[in-house]
Amino acid sequence: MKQDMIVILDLGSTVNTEVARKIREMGVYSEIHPHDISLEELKKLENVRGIVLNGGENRIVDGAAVEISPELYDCGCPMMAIDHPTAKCDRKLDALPEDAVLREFVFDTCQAQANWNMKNFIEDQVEQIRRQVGDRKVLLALSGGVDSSVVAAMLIRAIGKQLTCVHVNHGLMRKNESESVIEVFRDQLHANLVYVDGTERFLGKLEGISDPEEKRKIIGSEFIRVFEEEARKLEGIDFLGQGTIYPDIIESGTKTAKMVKSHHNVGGLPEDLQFELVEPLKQLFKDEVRACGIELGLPASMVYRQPFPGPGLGVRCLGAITRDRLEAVRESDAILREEFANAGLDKKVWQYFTVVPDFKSVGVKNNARCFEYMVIIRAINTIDAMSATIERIDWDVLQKITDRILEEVENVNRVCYDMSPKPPSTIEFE
Ligand SMILES: Nc1ncnc2c1ncn2[C@@H]1O[C@H](COP(=O)(O)OP(=O)(O)OP(=O)(O)O)[C@@H](O)[C@H]1O
Repeated sequence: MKQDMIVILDLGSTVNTEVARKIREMGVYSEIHPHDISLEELKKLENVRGIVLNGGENRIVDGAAVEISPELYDCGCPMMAIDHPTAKCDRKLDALPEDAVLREFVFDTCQAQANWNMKNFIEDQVEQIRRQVGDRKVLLALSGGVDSSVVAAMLIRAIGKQLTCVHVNHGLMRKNESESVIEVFRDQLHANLVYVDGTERFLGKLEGISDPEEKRKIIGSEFIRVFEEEARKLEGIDFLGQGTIYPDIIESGTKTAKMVKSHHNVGGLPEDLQFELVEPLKQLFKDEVRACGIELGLPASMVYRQPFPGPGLGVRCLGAITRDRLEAVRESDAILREEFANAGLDKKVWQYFTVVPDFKSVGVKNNARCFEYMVIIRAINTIDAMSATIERIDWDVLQKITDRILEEVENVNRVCYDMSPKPPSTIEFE
């Protein structure tokens, strides 16, 4: 292990991640652990230079105030308590301190080195992955999204051909998305990549299904089925790589905070396909995952891509999916992304996409009546996806996108801009 570490023990604080981030921003690695960690477990963590006892409003659990195991006070590391009145250490603060105070604790009291950087992190992870996996094999579901792509790049660096990636094209990918997964991972990084074109299979199952929940369920369960079939074809796989990141773990609930959402992954695989997990990003925040991807040599377009729903374009082709409308969603989305990049909006707007509803309207093309679909453009900004505001797009940019969609996308005679914030609307339509 190359990095010094400050351990944050969660004694009911609501700002554990904030403290962890502040310390990491000083160049020192930090991890949040539960308050009831034992001395033995603490000793297993490498290079611990200091401990922050982080108390706060969630300090009462099941009627009792949480406390660390008393033997931890004698572990030999400097300690600082924040908003934890019953702490038995010298350094006790009422609230989250100024950066200067935290800095003094980290560097002067704990004598930690500012040696947390992506290069060292990757070297540490590579070493740990090699130790965990040995000469055995790992399977990874590679969506082309940020998390699974960075895991893939990390595993390729650590174990090369002992990794097999499976990419499933469910027919609902954006334009050129599966192609770029193949190009980056098979052609540039020389990964073992199994590419499954499941377009017919997925679209067949989805035929005539208009209920959004049912569509999502079909796509999710069909994905597990395809992945399972591929896993069974491969021999001697012991591990499953997974793009779990730090917020997934924190959001799944610490011992003092309530669960925000269940930690999502390639769950749902049958019992007999029990793999051990390899999760090399589970200590990283999203922006750190991106930095890690860049350091591993992934293209910026992959690492900085905007969020994309698991069921893909399927939830943007509203109602029962038809191939002509799916094509209209895909082509209009590609035009929107291209023009947003040309206007520099790709770096400014959080999420932008097009939607095609399942009804037609009357129009005129080539001096004749036409009856065709409409494209709705949506562009929103948000911090936490809980609420969102719409982007006020420059009129000329909007005009150019509209002209191109009407000119280039088949079966479309109308373009609208969605003005609705969240709430009352959601970000996606389905
Ligand atoms: N089309 C696909 N092919 C292969 N694996 C997939 C595919 N879609 C999803 N997965 C797997 O399921 C995981 C969870 O998918 P989800 O859509 O929730 O994305 P995510 O958590 O944002 O991760 P990512 O950024 O890797 O897409 C992915 O990390 C990936 O391992």
